[in-house]
Amino acid sequence: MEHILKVHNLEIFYGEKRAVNGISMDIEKNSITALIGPSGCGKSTFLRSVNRMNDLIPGARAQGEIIYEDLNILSKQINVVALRKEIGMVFQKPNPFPKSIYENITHALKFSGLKKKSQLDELVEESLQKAALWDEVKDRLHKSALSLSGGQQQRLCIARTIAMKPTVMLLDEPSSALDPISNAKVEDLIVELKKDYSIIIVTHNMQQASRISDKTAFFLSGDLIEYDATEKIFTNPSVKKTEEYISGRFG
Ligand SMILES: Nc1ncnc2c1ncn2[C@@H]1O[C@H](COP(=O)(O)OP(=O)(O)OP(=O)(O)O)[C@@H](O)[C@H]1O
Repeated sequence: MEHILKVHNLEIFYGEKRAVNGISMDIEKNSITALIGPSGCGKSTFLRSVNRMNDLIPGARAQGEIIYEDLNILSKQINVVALRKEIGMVFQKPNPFPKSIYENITHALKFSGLKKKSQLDELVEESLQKAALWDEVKDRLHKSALSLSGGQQQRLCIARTIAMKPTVMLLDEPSSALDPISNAKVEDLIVELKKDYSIIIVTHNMQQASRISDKTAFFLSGDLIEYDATEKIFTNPSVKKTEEYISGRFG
């Protein structure tokens, strides 16, 4: 199995407080890795470090290594704008721009220099197809994205990330704000997307982690307690704390 990211001794601090305590894990290519654990255990902090979103938080700093294509993502030499194109992120709450569906997808493409209408049209269709949204919106591309349902908005945000042609997609509880039908659609979509992308997903929903992920990492108080095949974590974990957590005894 090929690894897309290699995390080695990653520590993340907010000021003096250490939120991630020297974790190491390799992330497999074209697979879905779920991060689970109780609130405040460091899942989102870790996820945000992978595309340097923590840089935006005053006082946040990380040390250790996240190796991607032979470079340490945490190094000062990394071009963060280019990195975020390759390692895209989708947040818990759908956050489309207050613009048309079409412009939501073309905005960043235009910013990165793509101007030709035919190319933009093609990329809009391709990314909406991949996000399983095309059929629902193809007749109203120039209507406001805010007129879409929550579930459609989230698939639009996924389409917007896909349009940048990333290699890794970071999903921070992408379906927790959605109704069950939209949740199921987003889950199906994520499974479909792993053919083309490597996906890391933070989820509080353990059924979701067990349904869609290949590997699961269990975090507790900033430590990586156990990381293994999802089936193993949910049926026969090696660490007692993991078993207590997945059986609902705390968290
Ligand atoms: N911007 C911030 N400034 C200071 N401390 C923070 C910040 N964000 C998170 N923390 C702290 O870092 C720790 C880890 O938080 P994090 O949000 O990564 O946990 P989480 O596992 O993703 O939680 P949840 O499941 O509730 O989203 C917590 O103690 C939290 O209070």
